[in-house]
Amino acid sequence: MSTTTATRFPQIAFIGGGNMASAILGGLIHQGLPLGQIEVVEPWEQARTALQQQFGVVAHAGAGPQLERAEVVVWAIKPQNFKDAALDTQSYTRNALHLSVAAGIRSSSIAHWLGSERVVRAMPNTPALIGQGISGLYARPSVSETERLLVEQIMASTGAHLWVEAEAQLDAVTALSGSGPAYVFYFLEAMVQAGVDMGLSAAQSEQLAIATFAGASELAKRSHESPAALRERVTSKGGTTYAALETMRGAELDRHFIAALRAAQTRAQELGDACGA
Ligand SMILES: NC(=O)C1=CN([C@@H]2O[C@H](COP(=O)(O)OP(=O)(O)OC[C@H]3O[C@@H](n4cnc5c(N)ncnc54)[C@H](OP(=O)(O)O)[C@@H]3O)[C@@H](O)[C@H]2O)C=CC1
Ligand SMILES: O=C(O)[C@@H]1CCC=N1
Repeated sequence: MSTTTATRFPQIAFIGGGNMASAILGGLIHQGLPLGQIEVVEPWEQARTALQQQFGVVAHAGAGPQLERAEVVVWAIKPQNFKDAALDTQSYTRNALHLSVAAGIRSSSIAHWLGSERVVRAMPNTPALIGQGISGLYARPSVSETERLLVEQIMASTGAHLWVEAEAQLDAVTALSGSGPAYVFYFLEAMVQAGVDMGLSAAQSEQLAIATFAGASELAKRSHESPAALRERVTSKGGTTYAALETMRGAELDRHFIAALRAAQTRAQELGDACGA
């Protein structure tokens, strides 16, 4: 692969054209990736139609020689489908750099199926859809610095990134930030329900809850203080926040929440074992 610059986009193929592929693809097109440099393989007709309507991209139902031009192949399929899709595709993509967003599937499995050591894994999250995501990245040792920069260029359209040195850490990233938006939405749902129970309308409760999450997150981002210190600033001794936090402590909410994230991490490890090579 030739040296990339900030303005040169690679020829890129997506295997799987669902939620995550659309987030990355949409961001790249927005950045200026020409449609002629994109191939998508997506067996589900409804998803192919959606890609055409949303981005003007014509997707193929199956892998074929059209993939041979791809310099980068983005794997955005479910872990359970990865092996079969890789075996269908590997004869067309031997010269490509492979970038997988699949949860759990280890780079050693991907390298084995594809017959290539040039494999990077990314674990994004759904705020990628609005360019506000964060991705954990891991590269196999044979991936060059230039190829790492190329991956950063591709993922930049989805938001921020951080590299991890040990691949096992990606399962923790998956549990924390990959699945994380679902936890935020879960708490939003509960806050809205509480607001309605206390006499606010659903619309009022939603407005208040979303603004509170957004404002508190932005404050934590901009502040030099720890989340614990920021929490203490809200909590007057004997006041309302204290009453709420004591209820949460009594229910050991933090312990349950940590256990929930460990369950997600364990599931990522299981997927790697069950669906890997
Ligand atoms: N959603 C999220 O928040 C995140 C997801 N991920 C990972 O991203 C990956 C994709 O997830 P997501 O985009 O949500 O899933 P989607 O179900 O939205 O998209 C996957 C698409 O791939 C299609 N597909 C199935 N088999 C093949 C094949 N052989 N070749 C090409 N395409 C195929 C599926 O079709 P069909 O439905 O017919 O099977 C589906 O349309 C998963 O591995 C997941 O772990 C990572 C981070 C966050
Ligand atoms: O739930 C999942 O398995 C995927 C991976 C992270 C977010 N969604």
